[in-house]
Amino acid sequence: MNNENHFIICEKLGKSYRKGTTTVTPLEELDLQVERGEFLALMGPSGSGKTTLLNCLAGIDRPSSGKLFIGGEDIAGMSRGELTTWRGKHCGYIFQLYHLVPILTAFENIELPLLLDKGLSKSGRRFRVEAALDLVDLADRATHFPSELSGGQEQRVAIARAIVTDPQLLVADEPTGDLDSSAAGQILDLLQRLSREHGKTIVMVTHDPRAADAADRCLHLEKGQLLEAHQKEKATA
Ligand SMILES: Nc1ncnc2c1ncn2[C@@H]1O[C@H](COP(=O)(O)OP(=O)(O)OP(=O)(O)O)[C@@H](O)[C@H]1O
Repeated sequence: MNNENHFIICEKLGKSYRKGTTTVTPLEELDLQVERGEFLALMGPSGSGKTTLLNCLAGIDRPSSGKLFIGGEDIAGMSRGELTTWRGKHCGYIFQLYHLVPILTAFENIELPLLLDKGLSKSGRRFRVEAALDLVDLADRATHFPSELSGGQEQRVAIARAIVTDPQLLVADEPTGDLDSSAAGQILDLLQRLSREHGKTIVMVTHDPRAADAADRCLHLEKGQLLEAHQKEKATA
């Protein structure tokens, strides 16, 4: 597992769930390699295992079989506690419906993941939150509550919250699914920038062909199998 370019390596990755007396296996012997800094889109019919794969990559779910290495670390071999620590440092999760805390301001929402780092001072947190707000172009909305923001602005706050700990990996589950075309375009531009200019590796689930087109590569997941849909020449910053 020493290929520097392959930030994510899945080998025969499997995930099964018990449902009463039956077993559901959304991922079976899945092989996938993602380069460091690559922006990858995942498409596929409902129930094909896209979110299951995303949750394995994010360390939320533990694979049932196979190997999973991210940034050289053996994710499949970690305990739940080790996964939680790993996720806090190395992975940011972006949801379709933002999942912001309604009673906190944009600044306070973005600051939340930093509160877990007891070694970080208040001024250190402020510096990082302000940098994240600048990056998503919302410095003038720091004191606004989610109800005072548009959907696109809420998603940009959620992206700032995902990147404030400076993780290498971002996973996004239909990040433009609830947005109009113009706001969706801004989110896709931002994700492209995070990959091309900041070197983030991004894995995004989407049903939207335009969103998939913004990525460097698109894969289709069908019954646990990955099929390559398109690959673009990677643009440099
Ligand atoms: N925690 C769980 N317990 C039991 N079954 C689960 C669990 N999570 C997912 N599944 C099952 O695994 C299969 C894949 O689900 P998953 O959410 O990964 O699909 P998806 O491709 O993301 O679908 P959608 O596009 O509808 O979100 C489904 O049959 C689902 O019911």
